Amino acid sequence: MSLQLLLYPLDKLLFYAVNGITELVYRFGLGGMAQFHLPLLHVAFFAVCFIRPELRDYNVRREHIETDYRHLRASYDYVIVGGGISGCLAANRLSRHHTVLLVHGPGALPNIATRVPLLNSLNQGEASHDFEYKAEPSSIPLQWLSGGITYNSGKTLGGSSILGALIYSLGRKADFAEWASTFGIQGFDHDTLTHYVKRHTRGQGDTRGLPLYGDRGEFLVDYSETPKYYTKYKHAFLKAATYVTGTRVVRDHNEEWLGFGSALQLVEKHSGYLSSPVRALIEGISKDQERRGRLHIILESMVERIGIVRKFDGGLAARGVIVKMNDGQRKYFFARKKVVLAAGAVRTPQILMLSGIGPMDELNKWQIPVVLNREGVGRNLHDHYDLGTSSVMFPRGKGYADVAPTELLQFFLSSTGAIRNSYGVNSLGFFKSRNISYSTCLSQETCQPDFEIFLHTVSVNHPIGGATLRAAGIGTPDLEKYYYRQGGGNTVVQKDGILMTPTLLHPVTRGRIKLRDLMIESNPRIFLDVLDNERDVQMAAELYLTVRKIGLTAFGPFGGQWMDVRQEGCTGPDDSFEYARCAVKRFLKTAWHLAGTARLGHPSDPLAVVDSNFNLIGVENLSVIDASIMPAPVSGHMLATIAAYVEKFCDMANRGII
Ligand SMILES: Cc1cc2nc3c(=O)[nH]c(=O)nc-3n(C[C@H](O)[C@H](O)[C@H](O)COP(=O)(O)OP(=O)(O)OC[C@H]3O[C@@H](n4cnc5c(N)ncnc54)[C@H](O)[C@@H]3O)c2cc1C
Repeated sequence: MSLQLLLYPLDKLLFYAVNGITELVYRFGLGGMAQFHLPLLHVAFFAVCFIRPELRDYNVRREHIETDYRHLRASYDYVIVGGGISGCLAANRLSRHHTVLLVHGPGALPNIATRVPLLNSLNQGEASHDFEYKAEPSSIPLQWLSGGITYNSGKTLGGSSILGALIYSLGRKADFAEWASTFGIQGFDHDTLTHYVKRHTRGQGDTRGLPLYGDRGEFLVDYSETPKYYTKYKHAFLKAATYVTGTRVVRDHNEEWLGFGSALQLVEKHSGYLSSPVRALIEGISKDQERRGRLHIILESMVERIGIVRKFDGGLAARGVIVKMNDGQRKYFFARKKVVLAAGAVRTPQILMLSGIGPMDELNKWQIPVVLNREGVGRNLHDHYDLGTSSVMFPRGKGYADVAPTELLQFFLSSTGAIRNSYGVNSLGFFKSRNISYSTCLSQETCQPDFEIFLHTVSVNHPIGGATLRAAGIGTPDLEKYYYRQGGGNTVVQKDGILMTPTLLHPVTRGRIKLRDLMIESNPRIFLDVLDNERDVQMAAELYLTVRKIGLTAFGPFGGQWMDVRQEGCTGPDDSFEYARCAVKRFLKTAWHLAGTARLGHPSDPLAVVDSNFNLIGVENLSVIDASIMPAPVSGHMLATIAAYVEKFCDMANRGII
């Protein structure tokens, strides 16, 4: 009998206890998830380090990161605004040859949960780590989400990468071909970006030698782990998914444009810790005194405005930034070469507009003196969408598909097991729509995958799965209504489940960021009317029916049942297109991939904001390098594409080309 089975009763007991406490925390508002669990984690890690010294630096130390204010200078070669993946990577690369100031926003430092893959989702919904943007009401009633969509977005150093699953997947050839042909962008082709991904990545174990990754970069890439008890489910999923979608099993979802296989994440093999931008790029150089002399970092402070001057020849140039320091003082820092905006897709347009660069209607509304009319600022907001939680549930105790507390013990002892998978993501795959009118080409040079599906090793009935959904705006009453208490009042903890996340990769809806007021601290307003067009609704319905079919084909033989309750007001049989078209509007949620609000484009394009050399069109010495420059969604995740083009930007800057 395996140890796992012997520990099963203990596991279940602990599972009920953890879940019960989590419920209490939420129901009675006893504080956020992370505040509650973090002290316990600290004690546990402190103890474990005696036997596993490689886990020792489980905490980010402020003194290793922040520059003593007395050493700050008045001017730097580059001033970087925002320390998400784009800002951290640029700070690391540019400080090799230049003096750099990284001004990082309001969030606290990353905490211990951001080290341990499965636990980093605990920071979602924490005010110290998450901006928690609330979308403006949609014209489509998304009834699943009690208060509209919540766009979780990282506030702390590391930005959204600190909240994210760190799945590393570059956009496809056809995505970048579209950027070139539709938007007139030069030098962002797949081969160029692959070349740059190799610079900052390193394969480990089985991922060594995969074509996308390098062998000396700071980001460590690894396959997600499949716990022993989960192997049968993974195999069943891969078999059913490839059968239903007409694809095949692949070894790397970056290498093949269609197909299903193990997920690739940024995680260190030896420690099991996430290889996050802060750890890999900032802490990685924190002990290098020479580098720290060139790279200065200010934490918990916000850039309020960019200082822009009119030159003698009439042109505009950025000269520096005004920073609201965390002690309330305002300081001006000069940038000798460039101000580099990396504040993310929501805040970068906010800073631009507050600095007088943006669409006339918005600047006039707030009586902001117009420095430059750029209509594209804040427009073209795009995202990927998940269809809520598509799950298969097993009768009580049968599947044992949840992560049990003894997994934490396994992680402590060997850094293996289900805890090593961020968001519990185990496998994933990309495939095309079968709807011929939406998807007519078959060559990867010219067409993109339409859909993605993940298989997770945690389900919604797990404290972590449930916490993620709550943070995304799905309230406890909704969870209870749709999942926890269906099937004769069974509560959540009485069933095991498997969660799949189906994602719509190319919704055509575009939204807009607008100012809420003139305060930099205020969350801007997000207008994104999801599913406001027939094409997206049809695609979402097809995706819903496909994931349902995959779930039942894969897990039906184990006794699994599709768990979504029938949506009120929808007609037609559960597996019909008629029903799916109606049901998808109830449980659509963000995949947290907001982008596009200061998009790349040809300077002659009135809605372009940034040119192919990352320069803000019409203002010298000002560049934008974060998610906001992506002109259209990619058929993959965000980090790899963002990091690839930031690497390109820094390469050009370090070689003096821009
Ligand atoms: C829950 C979640 C899961 C995700 N999972 C994945 C995944 O698995 N794989 C993947 O590839 N992508 C994932 N993403 C998306 C990805 O994390 C983001 O697209 C990416 O991190 C964006 O990086 P960025 O540098 O553009 O901006 P951000 O990460 O938004 O960073 C911007 C930073 O700038 C700071 N800032 C803002 N305003 C100011 C100011 N005025 N002054 C100074 N600083 C400021 C902010 O505090 C923030 O830290 C996920 C995102 C979320 C939220």
